[in-house]
Amino acid sequence: MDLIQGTSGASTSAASALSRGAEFDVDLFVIGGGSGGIRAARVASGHGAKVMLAEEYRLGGTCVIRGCVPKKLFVYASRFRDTFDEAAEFGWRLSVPRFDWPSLVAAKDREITRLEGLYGTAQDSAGVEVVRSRAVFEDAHTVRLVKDGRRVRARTILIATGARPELPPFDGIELGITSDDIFDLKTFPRKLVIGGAGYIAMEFAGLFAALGSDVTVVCRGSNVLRGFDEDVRQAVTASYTNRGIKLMLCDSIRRLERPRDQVGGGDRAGSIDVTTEQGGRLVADQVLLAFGRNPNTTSLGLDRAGVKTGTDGSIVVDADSRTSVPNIYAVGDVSNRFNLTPVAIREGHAFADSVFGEKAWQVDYSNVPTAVFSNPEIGTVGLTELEARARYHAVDVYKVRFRPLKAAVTGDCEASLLKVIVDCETDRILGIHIFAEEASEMIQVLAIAVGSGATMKDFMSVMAVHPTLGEEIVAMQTPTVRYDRRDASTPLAPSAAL
Ligand SMILES: Cc1cc2nc3c(=O)[nH]c(=O)nc-3n(C[C@H](O)[C@H](O)[C@H](O)COP(=O)(O)OP(=O)(O)OC[C@H]3O[C@@H](n4cnc5c(N)ncnc54)[C@H](O)[C@@H]3O)c2cc1C
Ligand SMILES: NC(=O)c1ccc[n+]([C@@H]2O[C@H](COP(=O)([O-])OP(=O)(O)OC[C@H]3O[C@@H](n4cnc5c(N)ncnc54)[C@H](O)[C@@H]3O)[C@@H](O)[C@H]2O)c1
Repeated sequence: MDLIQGTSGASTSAASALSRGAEFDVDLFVIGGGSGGIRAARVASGHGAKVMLAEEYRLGGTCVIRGCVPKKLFVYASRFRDTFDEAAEFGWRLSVPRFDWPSLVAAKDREITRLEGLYGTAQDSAGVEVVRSRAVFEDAHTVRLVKDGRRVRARTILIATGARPELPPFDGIELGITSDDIFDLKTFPRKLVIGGAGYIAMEFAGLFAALGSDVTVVCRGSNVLRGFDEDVRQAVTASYTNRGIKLMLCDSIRRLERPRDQVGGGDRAGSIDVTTEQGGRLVADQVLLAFGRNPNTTSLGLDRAGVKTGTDGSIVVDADSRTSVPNIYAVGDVSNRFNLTPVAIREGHAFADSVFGEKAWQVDYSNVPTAVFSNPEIGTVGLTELEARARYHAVDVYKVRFRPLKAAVTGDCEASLLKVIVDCETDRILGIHIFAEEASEMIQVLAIAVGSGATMKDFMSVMAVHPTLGEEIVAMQTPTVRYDRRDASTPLAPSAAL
């Protein structure tokens, strides 16, 4: 996150002279105070630019206010359930724990309000002028602040407006909620139906099930988490099913409606009837719509500025984050590259250094690690097995399923998964996929090795730290399976099917 990664004061460098002429009010106008915009504004100001930033909602953007941060706090809350259960096996005698949803929501609110304040202070001390208003384009150098109609002329404009939930058209969709709403529900949802099976669906399914909801995921595809490694997808499906989460595969939501008896205020008041395309009928307290996110480009006046968008509504940019208009740039989710906070931050930083600093650089998108904060977690970096087999002649797959030591006492039968994909010709590691407790922490560190071109021999030569989950990765000695396109006897199916 921007604040934690350092601060920089307002600079007096020569670049500040840029806006002193009458032509422009500021050197840089940033639209959107989320991960990408905040970083860009602060760094540009540090390079001496006169910067103004407009935010229409709350400073911090999706990640801080209704994304990564509150989500991770809820994930922490949800993990106590397993801990309480396991504690008994380790000799602890506890009275029956009771979960209080309003207390969790209040704790989350305190933390995001604190963070929001810190972001404001950091922008102030960096010399960035923050305006609490929606901003729209008037032309390629002018933005209008919707709140008071003020017009600001800027030499350079950065679009960092993020994305918003996709809402496919079906009857009764207004009865559903999105991830924007779920953090502030007044009442805990006892029965939760989730449409979609990507990051948000799987994270919220895992955490709400652990908090005590009866969860059903309605997934359009034949398996969850499209694009992830097949073994990981199968492991999540098995694990979630085992935890009582119902997965309705190859199905999607057709209609939401209030039950007829609800008008009378019967027991089902507030409930929602869900009908699926395959004729399934479910009853829910809440229906979470997690169908992906769309770039925030509508009603921004992009046509008045001449900025081009792609078919998905995202802003078309080059490797320098420059749009079709030379003085206008875009970073983060609005450009729909890798829609992750660290990527938005790095894009904002590269833009600010390149345009206002002395050294230009570009973001390297190879080996971007990512985690799904499911229960257990997924950590992944590099190519999946199927991607590697499509691109390389010969690929070794190392795969181990193991039970953490803790499970020997708790009796938990769930297997964790660790999978490494290796290019046979160079021995270089092409991808790592983990489904295990703390996989997010492991993958962050492993990504350094993969990004540095580590080989399997390098991994094997490292001494294990025992007893840990991570030691499994240096204990892998022989490939589970080799795929060689030049060898007719090589298996053709994904190794998950073996
Ligand atoms: C539920 C959820 C969980 C997530 N969890 C993770 C995670 O664990 N890890 C991770 O890496 N990523 C996660 N993400 C993704 C991450 O939040 C985004 O990739 C990241 O926030 C993108 O940053 P951004 O700067 O592009 O946009 P945002 O952070 O969305 O910021 C855009 C800002 O622009 C403002 N804005 C929009 N239009 C205007 C306008 N016209 N004028 C003024 N202001 C405007 C918005 O109010 C918003 O504050 C999650 C997303 C969601 C929804
Ligand atoms: N841990 C993290 O880093 C994290 C967490 C949450 C979100 N995010 C980011 O936010 C983005 C948005 O998350 P998301 O889960 O909404 O999107 P997603 O793209 O991960 O998943 C969308 C899901 O909705 C399904 N879908 C789409 N349209 C549908 C339709 N009409 N009917 C039925 N199903 C449909 C897709 O098949 C997919 O399963 C992610 O792609 C990711 O970039 C990251």
